[in-house]
Amino acid sequence: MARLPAGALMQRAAAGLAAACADALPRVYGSRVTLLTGSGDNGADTLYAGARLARRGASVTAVLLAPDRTHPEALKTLLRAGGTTATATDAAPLLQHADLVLDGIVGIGGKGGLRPEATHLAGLLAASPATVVAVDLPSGIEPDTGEVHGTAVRADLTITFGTHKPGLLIDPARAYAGSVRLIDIGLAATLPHTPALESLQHADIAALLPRPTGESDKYRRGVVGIAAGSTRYPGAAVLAVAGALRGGAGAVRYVGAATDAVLARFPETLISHTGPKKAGRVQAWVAGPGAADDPAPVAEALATDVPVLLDADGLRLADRDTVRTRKAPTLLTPHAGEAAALLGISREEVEAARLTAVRELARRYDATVLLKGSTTLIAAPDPDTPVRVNATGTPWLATAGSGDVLSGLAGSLLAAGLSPLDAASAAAYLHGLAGRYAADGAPTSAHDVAEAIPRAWRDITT
Ligand SMILES: NC(=O)C1=CN([C@@H]2O[C@H](COP(=O)(O)OP(=O)(O)OC[C@H]3O[C@@H](n4cnc5c(N)ncnc54)[C@H](OP(=O)(O)O)[C@@H]3O)[C@@H](O)[C@H]2O)[C@@H](O)CC1
Ligand SMILES: [K+]
Repeated sequence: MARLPAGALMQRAAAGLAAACADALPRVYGSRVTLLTGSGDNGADTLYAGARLARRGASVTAVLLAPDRTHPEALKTLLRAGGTTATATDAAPLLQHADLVLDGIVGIGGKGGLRPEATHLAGLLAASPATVVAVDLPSGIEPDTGEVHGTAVRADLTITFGTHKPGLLIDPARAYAGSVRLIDIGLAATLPHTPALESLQHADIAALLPRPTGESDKYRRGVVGIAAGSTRYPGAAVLAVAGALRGGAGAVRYVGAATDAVLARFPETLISHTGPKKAGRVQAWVAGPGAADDPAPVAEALATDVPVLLDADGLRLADRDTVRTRKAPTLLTPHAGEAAALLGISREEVEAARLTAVRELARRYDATVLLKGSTTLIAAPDPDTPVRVNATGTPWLATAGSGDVLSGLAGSLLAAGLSPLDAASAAAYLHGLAGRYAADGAPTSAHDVAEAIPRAWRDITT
C-alpha cells in the first residue's frame, strides 16, 4: 500500500464493483440503485461505485447509517455525479423499489454482528425484490470464521476485493454470500505467504493424485485395508470398498463380517479372515464404517504403524489416548454430530463454528481431521498449516452411505502415499465432484457417487 497513491486500492475496488453491478443489471441507464452506506471504508467503496453508476445514468440514492461520519470524499463524489442521500428512516420505500441494492454497511472492519439500525435495514432488504450485491462481504457475517451472530445481509452476489475471506467459504456465512466474485486489486504481493485457509482447485488436486508408472505393481501402488461392516451393516463395507477401489491404491484388502457381500459385489477384493493385526501387507487402514459395536478391529488398526483413517463407529469405538499418542498419522473424518461427541459439545455448536471445531479436534487428538458437512474443512494437527476448505460439495451428498464411500476413497489415497492432509483434500474434492455428476440435479445414492469417481478423476487429470 505504501507504494500506491492514497485511495488507489479503493478506486480499483470501486471500479470492479461498479462493473460487476453493471453486469448484474439489464441496463444501467434509468435503473434504480440504493446504497446502504456505513461509516467505514466499506461504505466508501460503495459510494464511489455508486458515483460510477450515477455517471452512467442510474438513479442512485445512498442511505447513510452514520450521516455525520460518512467518508467525506466518497460522499462528495457521489453527490457530484448526481446521486442523492437519505437517512435510515426513509429506507423502506427505497429498498422496496430498487432494482439493485449495494450492501456497504460493513466489510472486514465489522465485528460482533450488526447493530440494531443495520439489523433493521437487513430485515427490510430481505423483503425487497431487488438484486442484492454485497460489497466485499455480506454485512453481519464474521469475516474470519464464517460464523453469523444474529442477523446478516443475504446477498445474491458478493464482490470481494483482493482475496477471498474465510467467511465467504465456510458455512453458515457462506450461504449469505450468494455467488462470489473476486476483484483483483493488486494485493497479491502483500498477502501473507501462509493463508488461514486454502481452497484447492482442479490443478492442485491433479498434482496430488497418484499416477501409476511402468514400475508400479499393486504393492508399490499401495494396498488399502478396509476394516468395516458387520452382520448388521454389511452395506457400509461394500460402499467403503467401492470408494477404495476407485482411489488409486493397487489393491483393496477387506477384513470383517461382510466378506460375502463384499465379494459378491467386488470379486477383485483381497480377503483376510483375521483382524487388521495379522491381515498381511497393508499401507493404510480404514476402520469403523458400519463396525457396530466391535472395538477390536479398530484397536488392531490403531496398533499398526501405518496411517489409519477412522470414520463413523470407529470414531466412537477408538480409545482416545491411543489416537493421540500413536506415532503413525491418523485421519479422523467425523460429521458434525460425531465431531460434537468427540469435543463434548452440541452438534449445533459445531455447525455454528466449524473452523474452530475442526482446529480444536486436530489439536486435541493430534490428528488430521476432515469435518464433513455443508462445508467440508480439513485441518492438520500443526496449527500453522492452513485449513483446507473443499469447494466441490453438493447437498445431494447428504445421503446414507456417502460417508463410507469417502472414507474408502481417502484411505486408498493414503495407501498410495499421500499425506493425510492431501489424501483428505483430494478425496473430498473427488467425492464432491462425483456427487455432482451422480446427482445432476436429482437425488442420488452412495453407490452412484462411487461409480462417478472415475469420471471426476478423469476430469481433473485430463
Ligand atoms: N484493506 C484494504 O486494503 C482495502 C479495503 N477496502 C474496503 O475497506 C473495508 C474495510 O474498511 P474499514 O476498515 O474502514 O471497516 P468497515 O468494514 O467499513 O467497518 C468499520 C465501520 O463499520 C462500523 N461497524 C463496525 N461494526 C459494525 C456492526 N457490527 N454493525 C454496524 N456497523 C459496524 C464502524 O463504526 P464505528 O465502530 O466507528 O461506530 C466503522 O465505521 C473492506 O471491507 C473493503 O470494503 C477496499 O477499499 C480495498 C482496499
Ligand atoms: K458489506
